[in-house]
Order: sequence, then C-alpha cells, then structure tokens
Amino acid sequence: MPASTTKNAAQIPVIDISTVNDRTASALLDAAATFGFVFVKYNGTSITPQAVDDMFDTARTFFNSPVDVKKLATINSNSSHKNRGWLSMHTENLDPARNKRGDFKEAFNLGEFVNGKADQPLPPPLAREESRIGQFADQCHELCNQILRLFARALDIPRDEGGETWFSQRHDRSKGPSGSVLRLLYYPAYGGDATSEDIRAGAHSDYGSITLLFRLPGQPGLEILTPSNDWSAVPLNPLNDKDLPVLVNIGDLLSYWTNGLLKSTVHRVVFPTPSVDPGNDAAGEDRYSIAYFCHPEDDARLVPVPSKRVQLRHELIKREGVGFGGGAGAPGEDGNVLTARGHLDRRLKATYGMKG
Ligand SMILES: O=C(O)CCC(=O)C(=O)O
Ligand SMILES: [Fe+2]
Repeated sequence: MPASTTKNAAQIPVIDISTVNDRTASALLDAAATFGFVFVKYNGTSITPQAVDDMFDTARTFFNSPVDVKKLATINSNSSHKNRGWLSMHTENLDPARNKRGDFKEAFNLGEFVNGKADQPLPPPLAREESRIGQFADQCHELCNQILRLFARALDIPRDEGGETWFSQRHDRSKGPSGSVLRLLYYPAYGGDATSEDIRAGAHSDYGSITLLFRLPGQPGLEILTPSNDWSAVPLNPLNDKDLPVLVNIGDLLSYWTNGLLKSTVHRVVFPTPSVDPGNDAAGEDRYSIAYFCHPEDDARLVPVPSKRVQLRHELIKREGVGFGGGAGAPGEDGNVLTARGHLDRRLKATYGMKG
C-alpha cells in the first residue's frame, strides 16, 4: 500500500468520442493503459446532461427518505448473490484488509431491466422513476459499448475474430444475464459517529469491464493510486467544460482480457479536507455520485483478446507478474479459465464478508 500520500491532481486526459477514428481510439487506449482512467465528453451520445441531473434528483429523493422506505429493498446479496437493492451505512467494505468498519456511505444497486421493468423490488421514490432509470441504464450501456468498440479498434483485433465488435458482442444484453449494475451512491457529511479511521469508499478496483462515473461540481474526494504508489486526486472538470465529462475507468475484466495492458487501477473516496481542495471544506457536506458498472454476459470467458499488442504482454506478465487490480488474482490460476460471473462472485464474496 502507498508509502506516502500526495494530493497532486492526476493528469487524466479528456477525450471527445463524437468523432470515431483511429486517433480517438488510440488516445482512449493510451489513457486506459497509462492511468486506467479517462474523461469522456458525452456530447453526441445518447446521454444528456438533463438525464444526468434527473438521476441525481432521484438519488437525492431516495436517500433522503425515511429508513423504513429504504428498508423495503435492502440488499440481499448474502442469500441470493444478486447484488441488488439498498446498502445501508457500512454494509459494503471495499477494503476489508485495511478497514475494520465498512465504508461511510449508502448505495442502491439496480440490476438489469427487463422490458423497461426492474427485475427487483423498488421502494416508492425509485418505483416512480422506474422507466426513466431503465432508460438511463440503457443509455449508459450503449455508451460503454461505444467505448468498447474504440478499444477493440485500437487493439487492431482481426476482422475474422470479431474486429471492432470483439468486446461489444460479449456485452450484448439480449444474449443472457450479466452483472451490470447502475449504482446510486450517497456519502453523508463527516459527522455523527465518524472517526479518523473512516473512509467514504475503501481502496479497490472495479469488478466489471468498464465503469462510468458521474459526479457533481464541488464534491471532490476520488483518488487513484498512481504507478509510483501515491494517491492522486481526480479532478472533477479538468477543462472547465459546461457539463462535467463522465469519468470512465477500466475494471478487472478488461485487464484480464488485455493481459494487463489496460489498467484496472485502484481508487478510493476520501473525506476532502482543505489540504486536498484549498478553501473547500467539502467534508462537511454530503456527496453523491452515480456509477454504471458495465459487465459482459455471465458466461464470457476471460481469455486474452486476439491482438498483437496483447500477445506481446504475455511474456511481460510471466517476467514481472503484472497485476490485475485489487487483489483479483490471475485468471485461470487454478488451471480453469475464469468466466465473468466466476470473477464477480469471487469479488462480491470478499466485499460483503460472505463466508464460503
Ligand atoms: O463515488 C465515487 O466517486 C467512486 C465510487 C466507486 O469507486 C465505486 O463505487 O466503485
Ligand atoms: Fe470503484
């Protein structure tokens, strides 16, 4: 874990994907291979700033509801492994090796929608917005597939192996269930029984293919672990765009598929202090974010993609033991090819403290 803590802002590039060409594709791939994180301007995609604002309004209404309302849809992952519903404060512990108590946050996980209907119980504040939420999840999935096509293009996957559609074929939701989750997140202001040991989200890598992260102006706190093992703050709006670009990060599965060429970078959310963000003691304020964790169909096999660049990494992995993010372990270490579902179940077990 990090030897020191620095709060320099990470120099993560901002990429406009409205023009689809080789330059856009390779800029995206380079950012993902260097930082594991990249900002994407979503103008020209199916996601609108209004849709993002509406989702944040829905999230605020839900998290400000009485606990009895939220309890109507408590997460039931221990018995069903479904990873859906409301997680109360401290339920999830993203870094159990380091933190005794779970994360200082609440969340609501929405799994896949079937014909516009959630496949899980929704409490009234979310049920009222069911179709809008379903549409937003669809739009997020579409944006992920757009990004995945650009990665495949930059990796120069041969056409007879699937070419640009190598990843998106595996993220076709009509083919079967997947672990994709739209997650609303609420980090209450520092207070109550909080101690200096508490963290808003413990250090972790994400479990899926890619994650879209929507944040709000004036609500910092996300940090990434840099290759030099320091924590670096992720800015909210590096180019001061009218609308915040969406932050995209690589999850464990893309790291597996590319022999670690694309980085599943470890990140965390801290309470900001004036030293992180001078003049802004946002620790005294609530923070909201929305994440879309994009996963392939459950049966997708985590084998290296047919790309020369990825093949070249094979030797490097053998020599240097290139990591795959937050302790996921190498695929197939027990001699079997891991599937997307196998990996997800393994990670959820650790996160929720499930035994056996
Ligand atoms: O809220 C954030 O900024 C990040 C959340 C996150 O990393 C996660 O839920 O996996
Ligand atoms: Fe994350």
